[in-house]
Amino acid sequence: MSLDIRNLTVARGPRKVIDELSLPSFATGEFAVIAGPNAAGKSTLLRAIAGLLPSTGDVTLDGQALHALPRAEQAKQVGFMPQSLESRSALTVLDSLMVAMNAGGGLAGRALRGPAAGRHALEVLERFGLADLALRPMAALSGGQRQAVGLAQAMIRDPKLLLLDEPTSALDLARQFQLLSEARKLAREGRIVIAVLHDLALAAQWADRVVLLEGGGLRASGAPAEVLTPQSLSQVYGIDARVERCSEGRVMVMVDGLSQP
Ligand SMILES: Nc1ncnc2c1ncn2[C@@H]1O[C@H](COP(=O)(O)OP(=O)(O)OP(=O)(O)O)[C@@H](O)[C@H]1O
Repeated sequence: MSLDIRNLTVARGPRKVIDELSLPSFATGEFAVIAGPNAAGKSTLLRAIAGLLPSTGDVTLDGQALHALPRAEQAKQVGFMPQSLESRSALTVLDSLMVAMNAGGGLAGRALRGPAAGRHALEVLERFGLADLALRPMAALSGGQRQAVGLAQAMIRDPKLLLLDEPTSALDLARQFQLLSEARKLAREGRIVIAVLHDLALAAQWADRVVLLEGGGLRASGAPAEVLTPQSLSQVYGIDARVERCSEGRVMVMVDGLSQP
C-alpha cells in the first residue's frame, strides 16, 4: 500500500496555505513525522489528506483517489486524531468510541450496535490501556487522558492510514513514549502512520522519515539524520542548533540561540 500526494493545493479563506505540494510516496509500515515552524501548514496538510478540508490535486491510497470515495468509505480508510483537546461532552469514553465507530455509516460487515459494538470498543480501549476510563464522561478527563482516548477513537475502524495531529502535546514523558511506540507499532502492523510533531527529539527518535514543511512547501524529506541538520534548522526555524549523533543512528537537537537576522 502507498499514499501519494501530488500537486496538493489547500486554501484557507482567500489564501493558498499549501500550493502545489508533492511529497515522496509513503509506504505501508512507515511512521512519518511532519515537522516545521508554527503556521507552516502542518495541520492543514493533515486535515486535507483526511478529506476534512477541500483541496485540489491528487491524494491516492493504493492508487485510489481517496477523496473521490464516498464519505463513509473514506472514514473507514483514514483515521484522524485532531489536535484539539476540548470536550464538554457528557458522553462516556465508551460511548464516544461507539459514536466514532458509527460515524459515516459504521464498520463494514460488523454488528454496529448493542453488545458486539460495545465489546469491540472495549477491546480497543484495552489495547491502549484505557479500559479503566470506559465509563468516565469525556468532559471529566484530563487533557492527557483525552488525548490518549483520541488515539483509540481514530483507531476504532482499524484504518489503513492513521493521521495524528500533535498527538503528544498533552502527554507526560512516559505516555509520550507509550503513544509513539504504539504509533510505530501500528505502522509496522501494516498501516501508514503520519504524525505532526513539534518536538524534534521525539521525531528523531521515532520517525522513519521526517517531512519538514516551511511556508506550506516542502523543505526536506528523508531519514531524521538527513533532514535535521544545523543548516536546515537554521534556515527553517531561524535557530542556532547543534545536532549530536547518538547510538542507533539517533540524533539529538540542542538549541543554542536564535540565528542572527
Ligand atoms: N480556519 C482558518 N482560517 C483561515 N486561515 C487559517 C485557518 N486555520 C489556519 N489558517 C492559516 O493557515 C496557515 C497554516 O496553519 P496550520 O494550522 O496548518 O499551521 P501549522 O503548521 O499546523 O501551525 P502550528 O504549528 O502553529 O499548529 C496559517 O497561516 C494559519 O494562520
